[in-house]
Amino acid sequence: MPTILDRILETKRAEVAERKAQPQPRPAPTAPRGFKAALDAKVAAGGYGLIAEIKKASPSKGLIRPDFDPPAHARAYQAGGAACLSVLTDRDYFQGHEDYLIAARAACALPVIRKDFMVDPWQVEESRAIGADAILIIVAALDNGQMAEIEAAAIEQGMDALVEVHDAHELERALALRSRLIGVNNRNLKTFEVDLQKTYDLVRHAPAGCTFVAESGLTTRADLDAMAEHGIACFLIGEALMRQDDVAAATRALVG
Ligand SMILES: O=P(O)(O)OC[C@@H](O)[C@@H](O)c1c[nH]c2ccccc12
Repeated sequence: MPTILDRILETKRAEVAERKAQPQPRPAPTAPRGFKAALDAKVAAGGYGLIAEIKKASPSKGLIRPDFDPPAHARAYQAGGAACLSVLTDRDYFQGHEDYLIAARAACALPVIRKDFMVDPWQVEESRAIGADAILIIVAALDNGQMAEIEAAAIEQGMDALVEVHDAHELERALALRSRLIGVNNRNLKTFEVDLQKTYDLVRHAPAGCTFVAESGLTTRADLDAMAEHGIACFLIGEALMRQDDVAAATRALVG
């Protein structure tokens, strides 16, 4: 049975082929903002490093935020103390768009990761062209050669790469790359179940010197404090914040 990731990747390859054939002229972006550096600075100052996600919808939940307003959410996240933004740009499964990233980044001073499915180094150039400061590398989606190629393109563009893993084998493959920014996705891509214990176990066996980001299914300050007891001080949170009327206050309640 094909997983949701298999289906997304198939759609993405077709989309990328189309976009490559019709490149969009764009104004030059401003210089990259240090993404990993912003997370590390928050943690060095004794706080939590939050990547706050601008997410309209997801394949498992459908529409999350009816009054979706990327620049307003970006300002609210910054005011609430987030270190970085994540903006979903995948159209078919997450109702995202590049224009959301462009608008969100212009509305604040935070570094922004383009949350999308990289299958081709060309997408990394496109990500920088729309202003992204970092890209996501999903280990489960790529072979080792593809990962290295996409990472090299990111380094070439002066961007950071967040390398996403789900298990010990993927972590081992991630550690063969140069990036020392590792996301542990608590959400099982096949079942959509969230298991925080798996993240604790994984990080316990990791070598020192990496910045770990716990991703998905985190909702309360208590969730973050529990993660911190296991040595994880950075978090990627979308839905729990996007469902709040007062996004800035909710962000402050998590990391303020
Ligand atoms: O909305 P949540 O449960 O806080 O999860 C955010 C983020 O982890 C999730 O959007 C995500 C993690 N990895 C991804 C890869 C692609 C798309 C989305 C994701």
